[in-house]
Amino acid sequence: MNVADSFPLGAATTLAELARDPHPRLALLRAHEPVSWLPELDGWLVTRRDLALSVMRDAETFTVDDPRFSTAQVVGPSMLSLDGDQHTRHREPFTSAFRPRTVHDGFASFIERETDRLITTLQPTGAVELRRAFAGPLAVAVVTEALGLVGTTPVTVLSWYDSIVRSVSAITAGHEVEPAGAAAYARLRAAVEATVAGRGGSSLLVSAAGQLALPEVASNAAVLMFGGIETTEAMITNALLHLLRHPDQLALVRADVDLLDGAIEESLRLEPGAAVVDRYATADIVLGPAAIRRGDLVTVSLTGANRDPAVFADPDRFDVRRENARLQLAFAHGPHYCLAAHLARLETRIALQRLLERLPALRLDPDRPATAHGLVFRKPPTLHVLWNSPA
Ligand code: HEM
Repeated sequence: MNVADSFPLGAATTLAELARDPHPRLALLRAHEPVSWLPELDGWLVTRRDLALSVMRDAETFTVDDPRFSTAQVVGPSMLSLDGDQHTRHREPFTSAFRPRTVHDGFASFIERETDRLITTLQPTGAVELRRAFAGPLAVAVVTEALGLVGTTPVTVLSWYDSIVRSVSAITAGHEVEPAGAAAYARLRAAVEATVAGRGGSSLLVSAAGQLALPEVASNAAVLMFGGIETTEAMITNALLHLLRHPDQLALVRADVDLLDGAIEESLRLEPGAAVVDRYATADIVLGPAAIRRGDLVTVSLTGANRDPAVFADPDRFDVRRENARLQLAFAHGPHYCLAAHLARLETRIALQRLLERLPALRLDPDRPATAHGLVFRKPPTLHVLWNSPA
């Protein structure tokens, strides 16, 4: 019997459907085929939270270290594409900079300043598309600050990022590395080398260079850039969309700003900015209903796991007071748990708090509705909002 015959729901699942509105399909899969073979994915999809945890915890059996991994084809091996001792060696030089206290002391005032600067520019207009005018620029500015590359600006970093992303996407679609992607990565590498040679600017990259070879510092710098732009833009945009769509929940947050943290966790739970993580099986193994073969792609649906009713009661509800919302898996789990989760949370918290404080009666533009979209990175393509401007 063909593997697809054993997983009829998986066989009927399309990637277009998962990009558009994945939740009903993921609920079906989780209930009946919690590890399912998706012919369109050419891999397994894991949707139950306990099974998702088993995969992400066991890096020996489910590794990221595989030649098919597209990011590594463009930027070389990094913490994101290695496992075991090599992963530890690449990640360790960066961990202390992203601890909660260090992040708070090092970034809070920068994020506040940058957020205020962006809002001050927007404020008089009374209407804006917030993803491109606010969330994106803030995410780029914070990553640029975190990398501390000498002689670069957020605009330069964004142009490198765009070229590298296009190249990674081309590889995912089966094409070669694009020359523009390779050139952008070469410029990033040169900036890393100049920063390290000058021993100025970034203590992060300079201290990493004490433990890693220069090309390795550059690969990890690229991964920090990758990790920090698209996902954070999604995190801020999705959280705002959730709050503005639920006026009752927004009123709770306005009455008690401490509930903002709950709102952010709930938004991460319902619509994680990175919807899936990929692993490759290193051995034949049985996982739930699936007989996985060595070499198979195993995709963990963080979105599916995050609405598992076994853990989250009434899982589709946005509830800023949900007590266990922090059990969400938007930042993954295990050895590849997001290095900068504290920074992303701090950034989103400051961004939302300031927007709510400074833009009176902030609301969605009823004529331009926003809906999250995307297979891997999920967010609304645009988030048009209105507020009462002073004039
Ligand atoms: C300042 C912002 C951010 C930076 C600099 C950053 C950086 C990173 C880095 C370097 C890794 C690789 C860790 C490793 O492999 O050991 C990582 C992993 C990850 N990050 Fe982040 N990240 C940021 C924000 C976010 C946000 C907002 C999300 C989702 C909402 C996110 C989701 C993830 C996930 C799911 C992984 C795990 C990937 C995997 O297991 O394959 N990150 N991040």
